[in-house]
Amino acid sequence: MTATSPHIAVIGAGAWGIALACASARAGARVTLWSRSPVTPGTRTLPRLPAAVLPDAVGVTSDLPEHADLTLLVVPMQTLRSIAPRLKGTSPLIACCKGLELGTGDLPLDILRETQPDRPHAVLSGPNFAIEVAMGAPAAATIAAASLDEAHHYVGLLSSPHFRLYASDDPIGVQIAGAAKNVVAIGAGIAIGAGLGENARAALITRAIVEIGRLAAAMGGRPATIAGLSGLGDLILTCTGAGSRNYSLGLELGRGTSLAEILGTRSTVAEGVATAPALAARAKALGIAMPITETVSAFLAGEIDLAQARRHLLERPITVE
Ligand SMILES: NC(=O)C1=CN([C@@H]2O[C@H](COP(=O)(O)OP(=O)(O)OC[C@H]3O[C@@H](n4cnc5c(N)ncnc54)[C@H](O)[C@@H]3O)[C@@H](O)[C@H]2O)C=CC1
Ligand SMILES: O=C(CO)COP(=O)(O)O
Repeated sequence: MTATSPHIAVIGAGAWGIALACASARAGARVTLWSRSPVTPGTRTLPRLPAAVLPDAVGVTSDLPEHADLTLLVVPMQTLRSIAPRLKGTSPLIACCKGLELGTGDLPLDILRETQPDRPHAVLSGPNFAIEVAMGAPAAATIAAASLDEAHHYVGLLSSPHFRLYASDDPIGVQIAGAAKNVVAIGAGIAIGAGLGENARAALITRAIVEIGRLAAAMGGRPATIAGLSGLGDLILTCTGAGSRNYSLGLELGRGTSLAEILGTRSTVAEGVATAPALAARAKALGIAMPITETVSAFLAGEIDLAQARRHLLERPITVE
């Protein structure tokens, strides 16, 4: 880091915000991390990811930073609309949350276009458990913007030998992929928790790619994006990785614990819970069949039990692949 290093603001000090602050510092940036909790006394750590020691280039503040070359928005999806309008300054905004807003069905960039219409917007998404990125373990993700030139510019600011970023000009596909994979991860967890077997999980992941691609296309994105890091990559990670909050929530549901009980014991966000009904509603409004999403959404709402969920998916009319 030097006086001319780019300045990156990270808004939100949950696990992912902390990890992205560490990754940005490793990429050579000066970082200002906006946190509601102070640094733990006597350490350079924050409560949400206590194993991650913040590099010297990361400053923590409780005031929303105004001046930066790039701002990463890393708050939970359902709080994005309350935070985004409070941001001052003109820097490009990169949405790093995954999900759809409950009630509106909006994607992160829909909200940024509404609340910050004069600033450039992009999205960062991929198969990234926060703790691994924070520790500098190898990882890759996609940054999608309106043009490849713009995406390449952000990729250049955030890439390092630890965190490899790819540019995309399909922000809709990347956002849909990142949102939908959390819903599928809950379904995969339910399948494994209920003892339905590994075959069931593999089938869910594969057929999810098809239904997410259908929705992406209907919304103006590209189905091919769903085969990339933000789609297949994140489905593999989140539907199989024990570290996933969405998958582990599904596991507990599949073993018979109620959703209320599970949520009552957690302080971290499992985005798929709110995104499932929002995604199912958006697909329905567009006339797109998303059987896995619809089934997970109905199961979470208590409208169907496991036996009915299984029938929904297995007794649908036979079709071609
Ligand atoms: N944890 C991970 O491995 C990854 C998370 N993400 C995404 O990043 C987003 C944030 O997730 P995490 O950092 O893991 O969350 P987290 O569960 O670790 O923490 C959420 C953070 O948001 C803050 N917060 C909650 N309500 C707020 C509000 N109204 N205003 C401001 N801040 C508020 C909390 O204080 C907390 O710091 C989610 O959309 C998630 O899907 C993406 C990739 C990896
Ligand atoms: O988005 C993630 C990995 O890419 C984190 O997944 P969980 O939110 O399910 O932990």
